Amino acid sequence: MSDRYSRRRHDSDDESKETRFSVKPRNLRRDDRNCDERSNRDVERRDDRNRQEKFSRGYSGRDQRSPVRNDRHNRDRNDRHHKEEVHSLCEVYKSQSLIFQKDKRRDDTRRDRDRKNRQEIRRDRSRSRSRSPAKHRSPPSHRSPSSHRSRDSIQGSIRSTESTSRKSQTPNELSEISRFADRLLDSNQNSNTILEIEDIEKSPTPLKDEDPIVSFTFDDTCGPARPSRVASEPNSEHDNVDVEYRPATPLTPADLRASVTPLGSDHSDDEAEDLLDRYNTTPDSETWNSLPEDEKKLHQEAMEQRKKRRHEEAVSKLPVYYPGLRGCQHIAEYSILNTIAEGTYGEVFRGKNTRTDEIVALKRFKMEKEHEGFPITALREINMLLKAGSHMNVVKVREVLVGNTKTEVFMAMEYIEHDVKGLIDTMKRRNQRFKTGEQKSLMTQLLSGMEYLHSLWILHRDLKTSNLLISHSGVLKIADFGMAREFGEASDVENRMKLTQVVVTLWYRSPELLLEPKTYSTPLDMWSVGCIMAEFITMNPLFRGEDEPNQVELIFQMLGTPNEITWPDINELKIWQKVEFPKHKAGQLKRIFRGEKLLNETGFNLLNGLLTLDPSQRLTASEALNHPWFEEHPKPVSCEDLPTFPARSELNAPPPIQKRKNKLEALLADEDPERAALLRAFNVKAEQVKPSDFQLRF
Ligand SMILES: Nc1ncnc2c1ncn2[C@@H]1O[C@H](COP(=O)(O)OP(=O)(O)OP(=O)(O)O)[C@@H](O)[C@H]1O
Repeated sequence: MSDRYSRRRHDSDDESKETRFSVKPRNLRRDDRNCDERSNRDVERRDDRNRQEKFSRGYSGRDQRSPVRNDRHNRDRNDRHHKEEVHSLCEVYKSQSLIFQKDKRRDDTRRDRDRKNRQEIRRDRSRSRSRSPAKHRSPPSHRSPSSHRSRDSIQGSIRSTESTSRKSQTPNELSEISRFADRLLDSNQNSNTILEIEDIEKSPTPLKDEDPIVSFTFDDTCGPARPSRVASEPNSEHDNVDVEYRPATPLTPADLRASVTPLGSDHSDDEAEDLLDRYNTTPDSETWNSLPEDEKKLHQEAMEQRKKRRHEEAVSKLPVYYPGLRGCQHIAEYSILNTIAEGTYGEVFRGKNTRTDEIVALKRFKMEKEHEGFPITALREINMLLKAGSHMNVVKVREVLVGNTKTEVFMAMEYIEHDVKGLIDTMKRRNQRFKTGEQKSLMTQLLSGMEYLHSLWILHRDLKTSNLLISHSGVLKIADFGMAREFGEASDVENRMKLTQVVVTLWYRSPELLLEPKTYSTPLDMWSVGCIMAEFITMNPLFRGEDEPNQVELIFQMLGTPNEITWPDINELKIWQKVEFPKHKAGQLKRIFRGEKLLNETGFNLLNGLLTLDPSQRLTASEALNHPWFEEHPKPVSCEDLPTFPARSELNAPPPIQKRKNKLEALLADEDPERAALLRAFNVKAEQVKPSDFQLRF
């Protein structure tokens, strides 16, 4: 991707250089200049004359005009200016066209066009021999307003000038002129293109070169931003951004007012229009020298603004940048500080970015058993986190890293000091519990993360306290998206049926999942949220089943065995059809939470709503988030007021990779050197060495 991108930039730069520099005398070699000098002189004189005329008309004409503005007059005048600019630029361009002889990049299309142009020019030449050149170049003021977009008239004008003053030119040069005219007359181009060239060509003061945009980092402002204009006009011509299309951006009256105001004057709309006319054109050096300092300053500001806007526009047209496509860095960019945990799908380490010193969590995906390429769980996890990581309550992924072998793939995430399970364990050891305000704070954070995920059509499918992280500053983050999946529309039954049944850690698994449904959706996550809420309150998991039947049994004991009245769709569940479950009465949950005064009535109502057996009646994340319990006293505490403890994950031992490597040496350090050498020679593993003595296990 980066290669392709840089290649595109390169091409684009070349093109823009061609457009910009093709009119620059300094780009010509000395020889070229000498040979071209004489033939250019006439054209330059004419060009100067044109410019002088243009500027004197621009200023004196405006002064004499009636203060009542006439729109048509303005339009005509703008058209005339535009035509004059096109005309004068064509002439300047023509005088310098030899530069294109050096251009070696001629593709087939260009060659074709050249051939056609040559034929056309030959025809024109034969026609023009019988005519006077002056007749062909009618004064700009005599042309109709629409003619400035007429390819024929301008090409004709170029060709006729060509035929008289540049008889020695080759067909190649002429075709370049035609091409330039094409470019000027391109529907994507407008008079602003000329302004752009003028800014660069004629600027009497040096304008700083624009930095070429070659690459981006994750945090670049120009990175992910897609231009709002493009977003709002999906079918606009800007969707297919042409590398040659780099329009200059004209200033608006508002811009000009903004640029003028610092000099201490307020301007009406009309005055701003006048200023717009005046400052949208860069004066030539003669006019420049005669300008007062204030005027010069305004011109410079106007030029800078045009340049800035062109740059912004060019940047905004760049493709959207996704860091995941940039290519992965090597894990050596991070030093591994210690192990945090080892889970089902990978080990998690605490690491430090060696360049930025940022502390991150590095999850190493387990790949050993993968014979079919990169594990789908890892792909899903990266994908989901890239999608949802912008929410405050979802862990952010930083980047994906590779190690030395194909099986070493890491994901760098923001490092969060605790997981909720660890925090609960620590509090239990200290005989502490979450206060009601703290429970509410944790629940609001969990629910707003879940509401966000479900709004993105993401099912987490493995919510549990060890997958909820909590920072020192009390921000809860949902982590471990290894089981997460996007789900389709409710009507997309076909797709929903493909969802795997064995998801969610047993203790947090919903009754519909345990009874093998045909389809499932967001309520399965909300059941887990209910289990987690109960755990925040009791500091213990609610249903600790040993296996699936036992888990179902525990749930029914607590909430009562469902029937067709309490759960109308229950007959559709495979296990329910096959198994006759013992009938338990509902009420156990209430007895525990209300009887022991762990929750008030409103709080219990929320818990009961989340732990509803029938998934279709279970509370959604949004409904739970709007539950009155959160409005009651005590209100949820702020994140900073949640309890903090030293992070266990920072105190752990060094990572097993380093430990394993040094373990043998540590054991051999106390050994007789001869024996140690023998053990090393046999390449024994640390586990095979007995500390006091040693023996090889065969
Ligand atoms: N961003 C992080 N910052 C700090 N610790 C983290 C981070 N991500 C994960 N951990 C720790 O690593 C543990 C395991 O991570 P994770 O759950 O992502 O791995 P897993 O292999 O999918 O585990 P599981 O067996 O729970 O599914 C978490 O319980 C948590 O303690």
